[in-house]
Amino acid sequence: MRTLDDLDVKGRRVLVRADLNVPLDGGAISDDGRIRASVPTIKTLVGRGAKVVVCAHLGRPKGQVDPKYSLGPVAARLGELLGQDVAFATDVVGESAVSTVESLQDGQVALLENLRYEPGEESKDDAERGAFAAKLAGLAELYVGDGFGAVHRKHASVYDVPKLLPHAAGGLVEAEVEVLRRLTENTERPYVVVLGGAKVSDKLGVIASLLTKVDRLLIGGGMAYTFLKAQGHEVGKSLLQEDQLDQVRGFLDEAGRRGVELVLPVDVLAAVTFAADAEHAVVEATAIPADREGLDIGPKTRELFATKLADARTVFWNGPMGVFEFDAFSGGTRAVAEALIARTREGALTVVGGGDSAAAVRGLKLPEDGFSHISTGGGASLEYLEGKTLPGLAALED
Ligand SMILES: Nc1ncnc2c1ncn2[C@@H]1O[C@H](COP(=O)(O)OP(=O)(O)O)[C@@H](O)[C@H]1O
Ligand SMILES: O=C(OP(=O)(O)O)[C@H](O)COP(=O)(O)O
Repeated sequence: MRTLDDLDVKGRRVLVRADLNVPLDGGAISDDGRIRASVPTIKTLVGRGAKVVVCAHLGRPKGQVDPKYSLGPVAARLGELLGQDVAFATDVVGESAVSTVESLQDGQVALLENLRYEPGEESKDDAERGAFAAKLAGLAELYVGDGFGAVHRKHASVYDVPKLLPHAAGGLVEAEVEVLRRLTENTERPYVVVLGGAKVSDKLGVIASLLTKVDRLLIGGGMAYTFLKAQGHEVGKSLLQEDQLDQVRGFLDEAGRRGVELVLPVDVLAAVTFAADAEHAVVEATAIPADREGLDIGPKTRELFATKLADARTVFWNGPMGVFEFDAFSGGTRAVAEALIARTREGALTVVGGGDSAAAVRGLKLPEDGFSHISTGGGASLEYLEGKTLPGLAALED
């Protein structure tokens, strides 16, 4: 991959695809880790006299303008972190974007509105995506791919624009790929992957391939309930991917055949509703009451997972073990994080990936240097570990 050093950026408009998909709490940014991670590349370009046009997505507004997902607050925070104004375009490729970009002087920075307000960004139709990509590319002369958390998405800003402009990988993408490569080459064993979170349908797909690579797979968070249901247990109102039960039964069989330990929760915190102050109780994972939902792994599971991590030499963790944003349901995530921190101290390679997983580590005030690496990408890291060709990396290599 070409890097920033291969581009002559002085005086030129450079479109930087960043991942600024930060968690919001009532409209306020609750963790700015991804914005911070994007700063070094932008600063480098500013220092070299480029006109920097940053583009990014926030949430999943599905091709519709939805003020809840405006990047406005992110522009303000990016400006604070850069120590300079960030001009904010109130559309993606419309009049505001064009005039904002045209008025940039060398060393100035602009941020475009949420890419996912435009249906072309995520379209499966090559022509529709291509047409949007052409408009986006028209705003700049060069392209830098630095949104590691989105490189697994075949989206216009990630995959199509670099085909239209001279391009390079930014420093964040370079650094992330370097660490993940260490996880795939000469992996020290036992190799344990811990999966949780809420993007269940997205991430179930990686399991088939992980089963060929890992010694143990620990499943918690919202991911666990589809497995428990596939084993025939009642999961009440817990997060469930009904249409993937057969696939999950296949994983359970495959793990057995391969001798991979697939470890599921044995107890959970079952709440009457999805709320910070919800009444809840510890119940066996095989007996979740029909009117309750599992919002965290229980105390016996925390111990079990710690035991299964105790001899690991390589660990990758994506996805919180529970709804860590609510104090009452953050204990499982804390326990797994602490088990990884203990392994790091013993010299194991420990990587945490994902916007929310990284935010959880910081939000729970756990030491960031307790892990070998905290990646900005969850789904992206997992697909990299699968050995898949990631669209956003392939496009940068071409
Ligand atoms: N049991 C659960 N039920 C509902 N949501 C959950 C559960 N466990 C974890 N979550 C949610 O998962 C979200 C993070 O999932 P995900 O986006 O897949 O992780 P990451 O961003 O780290 O890749 C968090 O907002 C958390 O509240
Ligand atoms: O948050 C992200 O991924 P992650 O939750 O897997 O870390 C990225 O910004 C990608 O977002 P998407 O999963 O809506 O495409």
